[in-house]
Amino acid sequence: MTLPSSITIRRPDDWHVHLRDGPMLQACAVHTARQFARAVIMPNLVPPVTRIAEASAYRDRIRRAVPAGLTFEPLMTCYLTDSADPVELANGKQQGVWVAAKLYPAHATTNSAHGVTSMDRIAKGLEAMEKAGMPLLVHGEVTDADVDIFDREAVFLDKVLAPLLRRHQGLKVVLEHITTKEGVAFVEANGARMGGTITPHHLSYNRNAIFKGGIRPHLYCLPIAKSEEHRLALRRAATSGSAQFFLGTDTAPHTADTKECACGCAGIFNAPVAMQVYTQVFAEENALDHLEAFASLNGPRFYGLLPNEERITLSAGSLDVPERIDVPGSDKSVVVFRPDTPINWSL
Ligand SMILES: NC(=O)N[C@@H](CC(=O)O)C(=O)O
Ligand SMILES: [Zn+2]
Ligand SMILES: [Zn+2]
Repeated sequence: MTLPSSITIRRPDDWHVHLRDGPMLQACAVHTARQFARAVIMPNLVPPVTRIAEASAYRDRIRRAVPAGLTFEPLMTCYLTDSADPVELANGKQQGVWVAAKLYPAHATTNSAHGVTSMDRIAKGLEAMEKAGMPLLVHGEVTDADVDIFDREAVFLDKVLAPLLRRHQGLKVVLEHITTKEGVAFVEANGARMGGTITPHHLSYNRNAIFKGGIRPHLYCLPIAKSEEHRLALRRAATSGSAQFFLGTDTAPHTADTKECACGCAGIFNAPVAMQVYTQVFAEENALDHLEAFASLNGPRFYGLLPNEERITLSAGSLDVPERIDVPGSDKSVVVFRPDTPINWSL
């Protein structure tokens, strides 16, 4: 099949983004806003975003960090803790502040120390969300040190998520940043009440790349990349056209010094290259006709929003993105994700 030299789709949205705060927010917001019309903003700040007032103040800071001339709408999420307040959840949804709430199992990932220690503790909150039609977004890994790091997603589905879905039959759930064939199958088996987001990096490389020629901290994120059969399952799911899978970059900036060290942070900054990498994957899979569904239609449908009216065009051509971006007011920078295989698209 010959590839087109350009593709035009409705402007996409990113359903899983870490924009951070302060100087890092100033450095990063523009990169997401250039690519996406809306983004679901993760609440794992320090301290986490748990109150309506905090989320609406954070939303203002995000809006101010986006340069004039770019239209961008931050969609806010509530960080669930053991003391999650059902009234705060329902009110924030009703006031148009929260679009969803985020479940981090305690200590599963970056800034999850205040996360949930047992699903029983958030049952009342989940009931309120179910009533309000507010989706639950899940970092799907068990934290049990006895479970192998490569099995933590699959074990979470069996031990935690399946019982949670049985208990809250009307709750909509997104399994975020899926990394396994089990994750794909789980989303599919649960039908329209469930969605799954897939990142550009998990589509681009498998776990071997993390160790190719030496340990490569800029390919380290959680959930960690799995073996090739899992990557191929993710590529099939993303490009299938199924309405249950949609775009979520999990762009997660950390300064280079905090990744290139003895105990490096988990998280990959991919915002500047996101649509270029996704388009490359869809082109390689001969599925460019499904790119718009994945990037611009399935997400809004799941969240009950209209798709964007504007269009963007991706053109065949070499990737033109800096290798790193600077954090203002410091000598620090963030390394931009770049797959080992060529990206032949520009935005
Ligand atoms: N993905 C990551 O490796 N890190 C994210 C947290 C997360 O999404 O789990 C971060 O906030 O840095
Ligand atoms: Zn996560
Ligand atoms: Zn994330």
